[in-house]
Amino acid sequence: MNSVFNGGAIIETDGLTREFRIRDGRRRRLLTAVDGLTVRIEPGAAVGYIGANGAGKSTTIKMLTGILVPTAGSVRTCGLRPVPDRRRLARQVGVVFGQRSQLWWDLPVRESFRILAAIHALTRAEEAERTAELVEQLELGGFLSVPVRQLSLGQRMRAEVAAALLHSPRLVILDEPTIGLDVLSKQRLREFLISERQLHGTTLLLTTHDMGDVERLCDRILVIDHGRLAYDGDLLGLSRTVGAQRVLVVDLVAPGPDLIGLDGAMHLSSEGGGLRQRLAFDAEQTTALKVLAAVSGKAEVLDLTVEEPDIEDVVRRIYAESR
Ligand SMILES: Nc1ncnc2c1ncn2[C@@H]1O[C@H](COP(=O)(O)OP(=O)(O)OP(=O)(O)O)[C@@H](O)[C@H]1O
Repeated sequence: MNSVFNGGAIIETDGLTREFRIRDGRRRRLLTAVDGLTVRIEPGAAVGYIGANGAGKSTTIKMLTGILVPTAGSVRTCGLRPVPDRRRLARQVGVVFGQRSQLWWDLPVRESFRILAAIHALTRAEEAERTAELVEQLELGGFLSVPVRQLSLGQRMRAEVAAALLHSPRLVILDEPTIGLDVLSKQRLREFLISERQLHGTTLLLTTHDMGDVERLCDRILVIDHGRLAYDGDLLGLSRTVGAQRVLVVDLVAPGPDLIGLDGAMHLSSEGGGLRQRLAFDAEQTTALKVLAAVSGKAEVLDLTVEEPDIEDVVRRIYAESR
């Protein structure tokens, strides 16, 4: 089903830049949304593209998919030039926007799939085989004949993903795919993406604010800050680079005073009159076990969990360091 793609990088950009002319009060000025981005992504990779609001993620995706023309630099997606080769590129790329639907609102899900199969010129056999595979893996069977507007968010997102992947694209770009989903729907979607990658060698590029998406799906992370690449590496390296804080949450046997002044930990908050307390610590400087030992010296601990660094926190720290 895939069109032949002759090796090489799936995404390759060199000094990719996009400026916008914007109005700043009465004056007009140039805003550089993406600033000299140079990256190479190999087939089969799973890459998280993260950054604060307005960092330049959507603008990059638009240039990768041929929706926006770069103002400088070069870009190749699946070996093609996104703008002039946009139609050929559409056969190789699937895009999922968490906030926007690509399905026909009033039509049953099955009909949307039929239209998309026709657009991508799948044969009857290809269409039937791929639809069956996606229906099974994404558990769509229960609502194939339901109009899209009647679906729950979790059902709709699964249908969106199936629609974007119906033509077995080599590259799937997902923009906030799990936003607003409940835990179970998130898990199902992630499991599907993992298996799709394993089975078909699909390359994934996703933007997300959800640390769980990054942890479970991505083996490489690109951080963009004010249009510039601020980090390129794995999650462990990212946490190390920024020395992100982790949080130990302790449930005490009895309510108690705030646990302040502990070695290597900072009291963040208390609930239930001090029954549950949250303590931040720097994983570079100490360990959860040491913090726990310090807590045990002051109060009896019933239960505990360690919260991983919040992705926003990680990104904020990167920004602080890059200034
Ligand atoms: N068409 C446009 N005209 C003018 N400025 C734009 C345009 N599109 C984007 N921008 C600006 O470019 C910058 C980058 O925006 P972009 O949407 O790429 O960020 P983002 O990282 O995707 O943010 P978010 O997470 O909020 O979607 C922002 O300052 C934005 O206001």
